[in-house]
Amino acid sequence: MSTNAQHESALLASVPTGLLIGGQWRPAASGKTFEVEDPSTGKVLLRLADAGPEDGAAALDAAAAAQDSWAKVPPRERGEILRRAFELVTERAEDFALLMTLEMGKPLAEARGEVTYGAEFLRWFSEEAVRAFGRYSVSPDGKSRLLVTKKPVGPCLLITPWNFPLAMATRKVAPAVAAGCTMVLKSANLTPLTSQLFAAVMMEAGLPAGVLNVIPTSTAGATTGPLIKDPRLRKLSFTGSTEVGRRLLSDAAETVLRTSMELGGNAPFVVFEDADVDAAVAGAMLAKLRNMGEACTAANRFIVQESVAQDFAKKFAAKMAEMTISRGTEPESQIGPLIDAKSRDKVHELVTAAVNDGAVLMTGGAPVDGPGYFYQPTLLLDVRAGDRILSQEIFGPVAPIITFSTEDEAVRLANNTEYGLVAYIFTKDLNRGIRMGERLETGMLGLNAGVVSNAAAPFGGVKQSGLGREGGLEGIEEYLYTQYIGIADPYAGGR
Ligand SMILES: NC(=O)c1ccc[n+]([C@@H]2O[C@H](COP(=O)([O-])OP(=O)(O)OC[C@H]3O[C@@H](n4cnc5c(N)ncnc54)[C@H](O)[C@@H]3O)[C@@H](O)[C@H]2O)c1
Ligand SMILES: O=CCCC(=O)O
Repeated sequence: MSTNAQHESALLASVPTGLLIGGQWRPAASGKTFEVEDPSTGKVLLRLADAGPEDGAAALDAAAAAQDSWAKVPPRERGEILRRAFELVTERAEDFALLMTLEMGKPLAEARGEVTYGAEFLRWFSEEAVRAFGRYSVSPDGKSRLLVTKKPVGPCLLITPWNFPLAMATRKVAPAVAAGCTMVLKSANLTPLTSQLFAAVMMEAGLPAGVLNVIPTSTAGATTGPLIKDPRLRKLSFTGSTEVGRRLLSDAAETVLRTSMELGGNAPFVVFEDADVDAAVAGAMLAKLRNMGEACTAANRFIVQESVAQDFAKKFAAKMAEMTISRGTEPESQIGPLIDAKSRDKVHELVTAAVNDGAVLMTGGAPVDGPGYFYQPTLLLDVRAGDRILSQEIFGPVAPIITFSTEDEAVRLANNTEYGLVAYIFTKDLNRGIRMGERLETGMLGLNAGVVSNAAAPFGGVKQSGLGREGGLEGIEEYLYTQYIGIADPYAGGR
């Protein structure tokens, strides 16, 4: 067996396969398990306990039971647990990276980048734990005092997607821990292994039993539906598709449950004729091909000024064609597989429909033969306005280009979507960049930058891309509520 194969099997053997409930790893009440596949080979990596409604209820019982004592733990202690977790994840960076590559497919180099990014939420919120400040003031009429404090919202249900298995979990768990909330984490059934290892690390870092409960499941709706209706649950934080988010928001309305929603995107990437075209191509490679295009932030529509469209497209296509496609564990890999056959087939269908409608295929355009769900990096020029590929998340390494002539037209095209997560603008004119920021309906904007994600920044969208923010100073607020105490005039008896 090669060293790599030995590392893979030792790592998989170290991943807890049970549900984490009340500090104990245990099998599902039904005894059922489900398979986790390697998308590069289609082979089964591990079988995990498959939580059902009974396990969901037990996880919420444990979270509710731990809430009061956890909220009393001093903020500094909560911060120190997060800091230890940051150090443990960093020490085990290679394990986390390999595990993500195995279960999700991304190249190891990218998985290492995700470990750094994901761990940073632990460090950032270890520092924020001690800064949940309130305020004290004199009322305008001078007759009372206003004491405003921040309190943990209480037990939270955290639901994460498959595409960033570590960062999407740490971006929720870390602020919840910092704020003093207990949690039930439902990881994505396609990539639950990283959350299992992360939960083990959180326990090793000293998180008390019951604070974090983890319930991987193949039956998401049936297992978490009853929790959303349970009055003991005080918060739902969801990252995933707009379609599922909408459904969960409607379920949450029943108990007026507080929600954070990090949903889908349809990011415009706008290149003006005054941009440095080489820098725009480098930005486009990041914005499009990071995570094989399987990112909510992925540039989904390239909106390029007519005079530079040919130059941009040729250079972009040449860079795409140079990408090495292979299993993410291979050192040279730059493009791994898509998550499953259904996703790959959807991507190919969108490409085929655009080409049939007259788009020019500059490079790629087909799945890769052999095992796994690989798809070639693909560039489409002259895509027709109104084409389906421009209105839905592609979630694959495919870049459609449309052109514009004026700034007003670029704004109109960029805003022509129900989504509003992020936009990318390439221009050398700073005033134009600022104007575009003011005119675009997105929660985030990359100005001459192909990636905006940063633990210290508020991540989130507007329109149907979601509600709330993760990371930054705002992230912890999602797990706190404001309480105001009105205090009678302390001089009522006379000064
Ligand atoms: N805005 C962001 O920060 C962000 C980040 C990552 C991914 N995403 C979005 O996530 C999507 C890709 O992820 P996905 O395919 O895992 O999304 P998804 O909506 O299919 O699933 C997300 C999570 O919800 C669970 N789920 C599905 N149906 C459910 C139900 N009825 N009740 C409870 N849970 C349910 C899934 O098991 C998974 O854990 C894309 O749309 C992407 O843009 C958004
Ligand atoms: O998929 C969306 C999340 C990507 C990120 O946080 O950078």
